[in-house]
Amino acid sequence: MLMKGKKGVILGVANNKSIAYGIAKACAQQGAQIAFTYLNEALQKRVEPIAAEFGSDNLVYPCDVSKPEEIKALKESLERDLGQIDFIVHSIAFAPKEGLSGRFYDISREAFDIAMDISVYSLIEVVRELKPLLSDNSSVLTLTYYGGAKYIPNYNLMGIAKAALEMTTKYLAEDLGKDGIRVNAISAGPIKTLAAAGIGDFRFMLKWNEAHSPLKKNVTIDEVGNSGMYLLSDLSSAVTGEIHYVDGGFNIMGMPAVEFVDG
Ligand SMILES: NC(=O)c1ccc[n+]([C@@H]2O[C@H](COP(=O)([O-])OP(=O)(O)OC[C@H]3O[C@@H](n4cnc5c(N)ncnc54)[C@H](O)[C@@H]3O)[C@@H](O)[C@H]2O)c1
Ligand SMILES: Cc1c(CN(C)C(=O)CCc2cnc3c(c2)CCC(=O)N3)oc2ccccc12
Repeated sequence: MLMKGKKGVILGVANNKSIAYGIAKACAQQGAQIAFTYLNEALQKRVEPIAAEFGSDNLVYPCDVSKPEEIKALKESLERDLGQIDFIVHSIAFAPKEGLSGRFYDISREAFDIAMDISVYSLIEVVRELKPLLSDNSSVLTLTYYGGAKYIPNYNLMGIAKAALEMTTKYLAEDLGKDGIRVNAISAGPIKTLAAAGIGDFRFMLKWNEAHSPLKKNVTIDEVGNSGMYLLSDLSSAVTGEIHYVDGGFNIMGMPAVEFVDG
């Protein structure tokens, strides 16, 4: 039971297809007690039954990270209901639609500010506000994507945000290491979740990743969940500031091996 006696909060469950749901399942299976947050009332109806599935009926809280007062209220609620916590999962991202298609250089200042606020600054603010509750052996995990390291068609503004999120992971790791708080990111391969819905050519993305990854497969939320649980557990006690790829090895590829037909 790698997470026995550990308590934490997971931000970013929308439904049972969410990557955060995969992480919750893996952590609960290893004995963790988990609190959940939801963005709005529409999602509350999806998250409450999921929390109940993990015996966390009374550990469900609203938290729209664009509202500082909701992050402060979350800290108060967690302090009241859990006291100390050992992990935080930040599985949140958003960019206005215009940021995920069309010409990159057409991105507006408004879209840029929203994407950076929700997808990057929210990690800093959540960790800072919840820090008083974090034990001196705790772990923070966020989710990133390869489009933050290399160009991926149409990922555009979210690529800029993920590049910033990955450096934020490292600067937070340095700043919080002295307090016994580890900060890491999982860079997951493409997965068909709500956040992937409405993305043009996503089916093509999945096919391309499956064909050109060493493992010749797409990844699942359970596989990301297992690796996330490792980073939240004591097994990764010397790991911090790390971007851990869970993508079938796609990120190591320069050029796919092709059999040249002679002549
Ligand atoms: N699906 C993929 O292909 C993929 C791959 C790599 C990384 N990721 C990352 O994984 C994380 C989770 O995404 P997902 O794919 O599980 O999709 P998802 O839609 O299930 O999760 C995204 C979550 O972000 C939440 N959110 C958005 N704006 C918010 C706000 N203002 N306040 C609070 N919560 C807010 C949504 O409510 C939702 O729960 C994201 O950071 C995403 O960038 C996704
Ligand atoms: C992979 C992949 C994803 C999934 N992924 C890694 C993501 O990070 C998606 C995050 C996301 C952020 N903001 C929004 C949306 C999704 C869709 C709805 C919306 O209005 N805004 O998105 C892509 C967009 C283009 C190309 C590839 C991808």
